[in-house]
Amino acid sequence: MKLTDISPAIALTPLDGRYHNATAPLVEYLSEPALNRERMRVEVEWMILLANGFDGNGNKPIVDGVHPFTEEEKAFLRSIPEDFGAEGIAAHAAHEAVTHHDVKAVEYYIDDQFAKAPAEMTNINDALKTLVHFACTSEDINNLSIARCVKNAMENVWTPAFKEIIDHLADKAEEYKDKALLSLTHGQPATPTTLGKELAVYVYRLNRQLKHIENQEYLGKINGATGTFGAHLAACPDVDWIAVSREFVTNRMGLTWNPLTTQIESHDWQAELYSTVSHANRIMHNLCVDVWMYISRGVFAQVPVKGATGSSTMPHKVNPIRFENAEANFEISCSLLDTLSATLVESRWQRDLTDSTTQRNIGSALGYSQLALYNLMGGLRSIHPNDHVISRELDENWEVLGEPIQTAMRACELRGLPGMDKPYEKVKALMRGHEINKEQVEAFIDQQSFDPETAARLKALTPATYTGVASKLVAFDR
Ligand SMILES: O=C(O)C[C@H](Nc1ncnc2c1ncn2[C@@H]1O[C@H](COP(=O)(O)O)[C@@H](O)[C@H]1O)C(=O)O
Repeated sequence: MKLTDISPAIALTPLDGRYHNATAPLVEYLSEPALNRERMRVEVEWMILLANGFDGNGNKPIVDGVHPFTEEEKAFLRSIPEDFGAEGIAAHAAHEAVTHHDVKAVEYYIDDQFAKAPAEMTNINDALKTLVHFACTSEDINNLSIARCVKNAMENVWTPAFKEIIDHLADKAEEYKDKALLSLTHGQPATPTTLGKELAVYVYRLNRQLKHIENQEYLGKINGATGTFGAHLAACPDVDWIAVSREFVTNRMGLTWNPLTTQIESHDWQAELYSTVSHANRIMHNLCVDVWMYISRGVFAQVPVKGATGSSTMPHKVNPIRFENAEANFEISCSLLDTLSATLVESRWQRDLTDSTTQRNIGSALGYSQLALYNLMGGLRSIHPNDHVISRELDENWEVLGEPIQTAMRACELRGLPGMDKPYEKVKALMRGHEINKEQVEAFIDQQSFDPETAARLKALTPATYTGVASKLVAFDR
């Protein structure tokens, strides 16, 4: 049997196949039918503005000869996109097969729907077809639709999943703020920290990106074939088209009005957004790798999933597969987002169509990130600190106290205490490259001429208590 004969169709890519459950919420906003539905919403709202006007023009028809729509007629027009389903997708595809132009096919699809209007809706008739797509170039419809689709996808799907990760990490940072942890710099034992503070570093970093994302502008334009309102003025010379355009983009579409464009909206907002998401992806990629290594070290233990298999041959194993999956999908997402950011900001003269083709992949770019967020969240929920390993690591590395001892010696020397010269060198001679225990550290302190208070303070230190103000710093993560 040929796989292509199977119905429903077999997906080529994992986003719509194997991983569909995790990415499905984005289908509502970033799939091709979602884009076509949004195009219909934009076309319909444009017609309503042209027929009914707005406060700025006294709510009169903007285009002469068009009658204002009644509330029922507006509702009928607005139902066209809302009723766009499997049948509609096929009908649109049939038009596109003839036109080879996806936006023109949307226009014809809307035209078709007028035949379904009840007889009393006298404004909705064959003559009204002239108002569909009036004075628009396809990009007027496309840029507004894409901006709204991406904005909705970000606000309703991606950002909530991102926030869930941040909130979870913030909760854990608070919970583990006092849990001392051996640091490793260059992979070597170093000044201890706390597990909570290390998670809080990620919370802080991710919150900064969240702020950028929440303040992101989504720009839109509706100004004709080369951004001059040429056709608009030729048809309706007395209309203040700049005001109409601003009203439509700002108040009807909920976007930031871009007054100055070629045929295309310049896509700079998209470059900014995708760069930020890519940056956030990379921070979370770093988190995945760190947590993976903590698991490998035993600092985090994984909760075995009932019925699951770690390795097909080594029965004892629980593998950190969700972090590995997230790591890989963040990488793919970054590569697509980076390509979008880099290429969308260029277009030949007043337009070329490369952006159209490239923007077909926004769903994939955010989809891989969404999938990574899903697996990262699942992975984070399945781990907990392993206190036994954490304590053992600290106990086995008393040499990390070399730093506070030599620094306290410097302070004593500065205060004029005798015998405190060459503190770094003295501590180094005892500790560098050697395994040191508690007794040796105490003996070293006793051999120095510390004042009693300093000696007592240093002797009270252990690797587990030498964490500075790490736990207090967690409060700064928001
Ligand atoms: O309003 C216009 O159409 C003006 C026209 N520019 C165009 N603007 C927007 N879309 C256009 C344009 N040209 C083609 N198409 C249609 O875009 C679709 C591109 O297909 P794909 O590469 O799959 O993204 C595919 O459906 C194309 O037919 C111009 O001549 O300046």
